Amino acid sequence: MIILGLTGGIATGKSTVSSLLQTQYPILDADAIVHDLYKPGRRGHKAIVKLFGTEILTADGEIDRPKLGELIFNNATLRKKLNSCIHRFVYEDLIIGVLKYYLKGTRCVVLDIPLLIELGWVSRLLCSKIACVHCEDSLQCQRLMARNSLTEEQARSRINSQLPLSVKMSKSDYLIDNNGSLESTKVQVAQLSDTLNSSLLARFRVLPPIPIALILLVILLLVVILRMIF
Ligand SMILES: CC(C)(COP(=O)(O)OP(=O)(O)OC[C@H]1O[C@@H](n2cnc3c(N)ncnc32)[C@H](O)[C@@H]1O)[C@@H](O)C(=O)NCCC(=O)NCCS
Ligand SMILES: Nc1ncnc2c1ncn2[C@@H]1O[C@H](COP(=O)(O)OP(=O)(O)OP(=O)(O)O)[C@@H](O)[C@H]1O
Repeated sequence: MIILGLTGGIATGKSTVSSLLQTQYPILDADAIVHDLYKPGRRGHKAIVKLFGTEILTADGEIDRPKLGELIFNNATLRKKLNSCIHRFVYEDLIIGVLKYYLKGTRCVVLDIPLLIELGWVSRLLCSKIACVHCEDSLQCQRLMARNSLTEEQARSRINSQLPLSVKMSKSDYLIDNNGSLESTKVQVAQLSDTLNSSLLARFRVLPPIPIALILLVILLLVVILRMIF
């Protein structure tokens, strides 16, 4: 099974690319997992209320994500606290998701994880290949401001809360340039799919059951290691 990690900077176009890849491969989206964990009654919701108090809830009892965003993107200490309590849930759900697809016989799955490179060497344990979606800094800022109705200052503090995009790009196997039109991004995504599909064909020819058993063992070890880290 190929596990493609899809990453990039905030608002560089990961969701745009994952919606194109979705026609061919299942996607596990870390942001969607977080939103799901924040539903009332779920462990993410409980953890956030414990950390930030009931003031972080809307009148309906939902986590107020814009309010939480304002807090954590402007305060590195709070962000660290939030990350250390939510990320382990996210990675547990991601690993369970991958295992489910593996057992179903899926041959390639995409993990859309904004903070993948921030995981350091763990990113290489989790993913066979990493693709980074990038665009120019000024375009990233403009797109973020437009999409989230933010001022330039607010957008900048969100961009600066992540590793520099140049670092994410240098640690990735494939780069998707999203500076141009959607059409030009589509062409690059199609090329990436071709590369993945031919690599899948090659693997299928050489992957007898023993390596498959070894891969399962590595995934199990990964779960244990992640539990020890987070
Ligand atoms: C801050 C929150 C409330 C903002 O929610 P909102 O719905 O407005 O945005 P969304 O969840 O879609 O995230 C948008 C983007 O913000 C960036 N981002 C989110 N959390 C973080 C973080 N802790 N550090 C740096 N960047 C982040 C990512 O690029 C992400 O794609 C939410 O993202 C959150 O709870 N984040 C903490 C968990 C986390 O790290 N998620 C990232 C995936 S693991
Ligand atoms: N090639 C493009 N041309 C014009 N606009 C684009 C292009 N790609 C993405 N956008 C727009 O830029 C914004 C950010 O894109 P997208 O939501 O895909 O980024 P993201 O990396 O998934 O963001 P986040 O990190 O917040 O999850 C969106 O409003 C999207 O419509």
